[in-house]
Amino acid sequence: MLYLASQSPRRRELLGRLGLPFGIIDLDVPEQRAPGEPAEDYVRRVAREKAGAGLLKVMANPAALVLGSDTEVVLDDEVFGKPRDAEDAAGMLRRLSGRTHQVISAVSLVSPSRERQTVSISQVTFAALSAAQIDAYIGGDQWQGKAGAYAIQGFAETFITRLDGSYSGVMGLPVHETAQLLREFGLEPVPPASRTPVATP
Ligand SMILES: Cc1cn([C@H]2C[C@H](O)[C@@H](COP(=O)(O)OP(=O)(O)OP(=O)(O)O)O2)c(=O)[nH]c1=O
Repeated sequence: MLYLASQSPRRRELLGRLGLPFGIIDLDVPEQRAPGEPAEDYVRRVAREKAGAGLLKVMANPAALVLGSDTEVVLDDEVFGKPRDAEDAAGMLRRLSGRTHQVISAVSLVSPSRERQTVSISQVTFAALSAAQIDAYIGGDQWQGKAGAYAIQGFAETFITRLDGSYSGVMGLPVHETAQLLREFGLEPVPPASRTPVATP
């Protein structure tokens, strides 16, 4: 049985695209970068910790397979997680304006006997943003709960001049890499035509 250890509705939607049934485990793993910890190591560690914490909750099932993931925005080796408030968010967007940053998404899959991980690193270039554009974006709510204070899947796509990498990875779960990881555990994604239709009353 596959479980997604995540509160993120984006991850739920992205994993759903693979056509495999899965359960949800709610958890809250602290995200704190250790001093001097390289950005990629940090993202990998948090993804592993989320999957591991999830597995602890469903350990009673020996067939449990738990997926945990973490996404961070990285600019000049600084990690931009989810903004604390609107001011923090505006500061992040000012820093990202006119520059290319990385979005690192790590995915961990753990069973009681195995653990594997994959990582997707995308390069995202932002156009120069005016103060008015930043203010207007922060006036809405699409930045909330998003690493780097933007969501590519919303209005912020208008800020992006170039993406080199995985769109779904930027959104929180790299779908291609996740499919490959699941195959390593014997789970084959199900194409739409082969899915069992859900009975409607
Ligand atoms: C950059 C970017 C991030 N995000 C989101 C993906 C992640 O949900 C979030 C980064 O925070 P995460 O800590 O990776 O995830 P989360 O706290 O939302 O969910 P959980 O730990 O329970 O799995 O930012 C977007 O939705 N769009 C984007 O363009």
